[in-house]
Amino acid sequence: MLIQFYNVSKIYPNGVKALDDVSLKIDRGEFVFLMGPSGAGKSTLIKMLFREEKPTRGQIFIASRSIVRMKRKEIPALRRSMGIVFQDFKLLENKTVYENVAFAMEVVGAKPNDIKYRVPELLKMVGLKGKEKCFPGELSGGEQQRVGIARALANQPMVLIADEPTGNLDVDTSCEIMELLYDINRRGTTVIMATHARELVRNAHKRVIILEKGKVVGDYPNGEFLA
Ligand SMILES: Nc1ncnc2c1ncn2[C@@H]1O[C@H](COP(=O)(O)OP(=O)(O)OP(=O)(O)O)[C@@H](O)[C@H]1O
Repeated sequence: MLIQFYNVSKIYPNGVKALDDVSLKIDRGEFVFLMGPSGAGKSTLIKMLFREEKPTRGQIFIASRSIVRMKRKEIPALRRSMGIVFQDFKLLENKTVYENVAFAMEVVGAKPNDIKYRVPELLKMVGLKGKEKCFPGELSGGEQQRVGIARALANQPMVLIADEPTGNLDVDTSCEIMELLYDINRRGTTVIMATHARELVRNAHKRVIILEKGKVVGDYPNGEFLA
């Protein structure tokens, strides 16, 4: 089991209970949608995964290691094992496509030769061959998100976490990005994606976990949700 939540609650310092007794398990290789109304706790759950927030109560294990008890100096390694894709891409505007992806490897101390080999391979996989020298401002939204995905995969994470990755994209472009995420999942990476896009989820036939007011109110296996 890759990810295990046991009775996880999160109360923010202002008293808001963002997660309320959440228990769930996600296996290696799964593709999981996280759905629920605004404020349901999706982003909070995601932040727990890479220890940006700590639970108030409960336990979280990732690859059998407690991330609640994890020491501060172990957090960078945890974060390196996860790739994160954002709704607003969060690319470095003054760096080219190539440099954006290479930078993710440089900051974790990858060898120059590994970077030279891996970056073109990643850009090819996400369909950006030929765009290496472009700056983010010269790309469409969909292309920018492809750079974001390539960057997230740069250090070969166990899990790819995507918080509303299609939130800024039109329907056709969203579908293309979904195909890319399915492809990445087929190659073995676990994918967790928070979304409001019911149409995408309906067509996906993947597991769907529904949060409402901080609680898991539904957990549907492949394709059952909205079927
Ligand atoms: N840092 C914080 N401090 C205090 N309250 C917070 C904090 N972050 C989130 N909250 C509150 O916790 C609840 C859950 O928020 P969260 O962002 O996890 O929801 P969400 O499901 O991701 O919503 P959305 O779909 O709008 O992104 C909300 O009531 C929110 O206002």
